[in-house]
Amino acid sequence: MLTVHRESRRLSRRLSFSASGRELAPAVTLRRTFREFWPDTRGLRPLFAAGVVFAVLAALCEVAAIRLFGHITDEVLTTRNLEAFWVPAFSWLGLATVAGAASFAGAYITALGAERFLLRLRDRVFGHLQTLAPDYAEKRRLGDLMARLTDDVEAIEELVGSGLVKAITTAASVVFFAGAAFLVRWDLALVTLALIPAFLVVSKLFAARFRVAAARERHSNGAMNSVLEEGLANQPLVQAYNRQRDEARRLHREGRTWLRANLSQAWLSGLYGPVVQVIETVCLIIVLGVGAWEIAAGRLTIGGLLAFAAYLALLYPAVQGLGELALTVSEAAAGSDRIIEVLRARPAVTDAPAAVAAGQGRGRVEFDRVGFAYPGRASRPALHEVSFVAEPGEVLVITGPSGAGKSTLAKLLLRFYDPDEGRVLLDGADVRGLTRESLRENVTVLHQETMLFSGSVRDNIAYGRPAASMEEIIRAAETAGVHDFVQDLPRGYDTPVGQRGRLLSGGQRQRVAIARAVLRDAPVLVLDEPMTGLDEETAAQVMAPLGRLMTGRTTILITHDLRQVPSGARVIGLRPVPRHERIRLKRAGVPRLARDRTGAGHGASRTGRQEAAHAVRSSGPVPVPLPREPPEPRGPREPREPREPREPLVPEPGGVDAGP
Ligand SMILES: Nc1ncnc2c1ncn2[C@@H]1O[C@H](COP(=O)(O)OP(=O)(O)OP(=O)(O)O)[C@@H](O)[C@H]1O
Repeated sequence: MLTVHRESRRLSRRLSFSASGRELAPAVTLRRTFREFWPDTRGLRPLFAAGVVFAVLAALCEVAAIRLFGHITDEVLTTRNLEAFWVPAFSWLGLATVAGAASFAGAYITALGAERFLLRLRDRVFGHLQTLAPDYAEKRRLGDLMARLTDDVEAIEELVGSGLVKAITTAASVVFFAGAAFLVRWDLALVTLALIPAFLVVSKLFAARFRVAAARERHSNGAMNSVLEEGLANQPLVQAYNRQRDEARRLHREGRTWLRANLSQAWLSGLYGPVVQVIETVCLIIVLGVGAWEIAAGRLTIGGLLAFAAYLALLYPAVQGLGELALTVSEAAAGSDRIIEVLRARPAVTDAPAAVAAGQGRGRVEFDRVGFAYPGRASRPALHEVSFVAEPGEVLVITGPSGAGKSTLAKLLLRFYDPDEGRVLLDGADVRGLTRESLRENVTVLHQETMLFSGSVRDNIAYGRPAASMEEIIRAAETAGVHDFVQDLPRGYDTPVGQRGRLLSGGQRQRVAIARAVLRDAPVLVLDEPMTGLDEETAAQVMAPLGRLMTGRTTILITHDLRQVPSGARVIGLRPVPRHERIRLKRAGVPRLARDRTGAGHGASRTGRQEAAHAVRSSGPVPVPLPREPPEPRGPREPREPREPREPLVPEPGGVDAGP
């Protein structure tokens, strides 16, 4: 036994840490599973208790019915006395009716509690996932996360909800049927019950192996879902690159792993039945042999023997049911490992206990000597000593090469993460002192990749303000240039946009996102590469609505492309810290800088000591000239001549290189 357990633990560990099984969580005990999920049954426990009561009532009725059967055998069949038949016969019928009704009520009420528990559990896990920084889901395979939210959550329900009801009622049935058998002949019952431990030993042996097989099945199910999800979501890419066969092969590979895991489960559960049946048959043969002996000796009636055998016939499946429950528990525990792993993940940031609501701000954004490294990447900070100010209504352009940390600025402003050094301020208040909800009410981000849901155009525009009226939605759509093309859609604003808005063109998707931002009406706007993936002509169509959106808002425009810089905007450059420079600055004890670059302009970029000295001078809040007027909306642009490829972050004359 001990060896089996050790082996099972070893295998689980191996699965947990194998390269391909990264998402497989370490095993947790049953107790831990209950400690984690039992509180979620609050309010549903009366339903589970009622389920137990009805199931127990049904079992008691069966015990009584068998007793009547023995009575009929001895008093009616053996004595051929028909008079004595009717009363026990009708009583039997009455008992069968009550047992049927109780069994139905028990099953339905248990299902009622179980389904509600499932709903609650899924809501809890999904709700928790929503509190984690978006990177948590991005780093994982979506299909695997979805498998956790469906199959694994169901497995937990089968353990903590309906599984518990089943365990209690099966245990009660074992007690009743064994008790009734004892009442008929305690000595005979003792002989047969002595074989019950054999059932338990067999199920324990099987459960240990079943648990490993179940963990493997859970994991491969997640991997298979991931391939399906990725293959379907990226179908245009798959077909355009002629990778259909490769994707099918990938699915087949994962499917084969899943098949092997399922087959080993089927092998175990298929073998379990016959092994138990052999033990059961041994018991029955012993009972019949001893019973025949006792009848011949006149110490037992035929009715007594038949009733005894009938109790055993019900007792063994109940004992077997307990054993099977151990298999279900093993499977459920594998699922609960994976859910607990999700629930254990802590959000990168939470609201401070004394956090206050931000209110509708003016939109002054300040980064004050901000330093930040992503979790687990302390040696490669994404930002270091970055300082700049965006005044209310100003358009601040942040440019720089890929990987310089531009998008990271938006994540810090939204408080997906907190900086390791320095502060991010909104209207003078450190964002760590504001509630995240109120902070995010003040900031609208237009992401690099336009994010739409599969609802209608109207649903997508109103996403940030679900209570908005149709007039407000249309006004926002007009500002964003959506209204014109919506007229041509088959169902106007009610036209479904398809999965992730795929039924719209790239430019249309971007304009719907702009309308959503207009309707939200936040004082701070972050545009993260808003023209990515749009051709020159489409970009020009989006430019005018974007200009209208920016009007009167503090706008932080993140872009590689300085052609997109609106007139009157201030530009700062950001570049990643080269390794040698990081070491040099560290040795010199000189803080890394984000240098501000205004239209009034400094010269070209500096190097060496000059730059370090400048870094010291420019750390802290940077004086920024305020534009008197909000930036002019930009209309469609003239097509330009193709440009020479730019060096990353070449300072424009009169601009400022805000480098590390
Ligand atoms: N979730 C993450 N976990 C770990 N590192 C990350 C994460 N997101 C970004 N990084 C790293 O942080 C650095 C800055 O990334 P960021 O996305 O901010 O750059 P960027 O300037 O916006 O680049 P691009 O212009 O290509 O979008 C990069 O080195 C990147 O690899």
